Amino acid sequence: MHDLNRPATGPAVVRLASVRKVYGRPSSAVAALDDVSVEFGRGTFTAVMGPSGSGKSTLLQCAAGLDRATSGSVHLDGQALGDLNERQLTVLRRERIGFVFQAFNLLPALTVTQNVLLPLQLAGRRPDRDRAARILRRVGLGERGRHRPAELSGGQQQRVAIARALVTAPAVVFADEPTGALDSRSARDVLELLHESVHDAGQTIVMVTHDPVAASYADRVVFLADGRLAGELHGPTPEAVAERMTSLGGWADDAATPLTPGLRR
Ligand SMILES: Nc1ncnc2c1ncn2[C@@H]1O[C@H](COP(=O)(O)OP(=O)(O)OP(=O)(O)O)[C@@H](O)[C@H]1O
Repeated sequence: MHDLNRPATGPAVVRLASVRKVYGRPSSAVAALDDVSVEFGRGTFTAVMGPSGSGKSTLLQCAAGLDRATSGSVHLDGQALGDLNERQLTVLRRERIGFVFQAFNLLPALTVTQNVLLPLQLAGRRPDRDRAARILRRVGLGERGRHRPAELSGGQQQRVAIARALVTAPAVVFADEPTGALDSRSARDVLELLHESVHDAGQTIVMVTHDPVAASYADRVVFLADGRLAGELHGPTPEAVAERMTSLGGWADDAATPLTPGLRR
């Protein structure tokens, strides 16, 4: 599955330098991220893993401009996020970032096509129905454009969410546990789709996951522990990822099963 001739890092699309994120008052401060420096290269697929509470979501939030780093810098597609006000950050998120969430977050009253077109409309761009149809074909849902999300399976809804994330041709897609709510078969379809969008279409993807099998679809896995970087793996196998997570104490207080039964590469 992995093309070993491909470099695992292209020029950086997202760059965090010495990022620290502290929550709470000084008396009860928690450093969710502590001096994290990491880059995500163009056209690469990176998984972010770590024990519960290690800072994965915080990393994603800071990288996507949903939250501000306490110190350090974040660059996305050449733009320093610290230089932007809230309105400018909103525009950057709409135009340069795609999001995929565990719970799909589709609008139930809209058709599949309308959901996919929504980011273009929010960005004030022409709702290009041909483009939506092309992307829906790419995710294997060319015949479902007129359906409502509730008429689709979970895996199909997540593929609509991926089509919606890709429609603006964003610089990067951030995916937070995109297979967390799916059965193993649907999870595999979604992971193959994410992998294809990187390796066939040059998309950049950063995905938080608890699942070593899901992480093994990425080119590279970045590990966090206690808000700090705790190493990385290139060309990861599920076994190597699971072993690294075990050494980080990753399963100690975690309800997630180390290897999703039935989800195999
Ligand atoms: N809004 C917040 N206010 C206070 N503390 C927070 C906030 N968000 C996160 N934290 C704390 O920061 C640390 C990192 O949290 P984060 O959600 O980033 O971890 P995570 O690795 O994504 O965890 P999980 O795998 O359980 O989702 C935790 O100690 C958490 O309690």
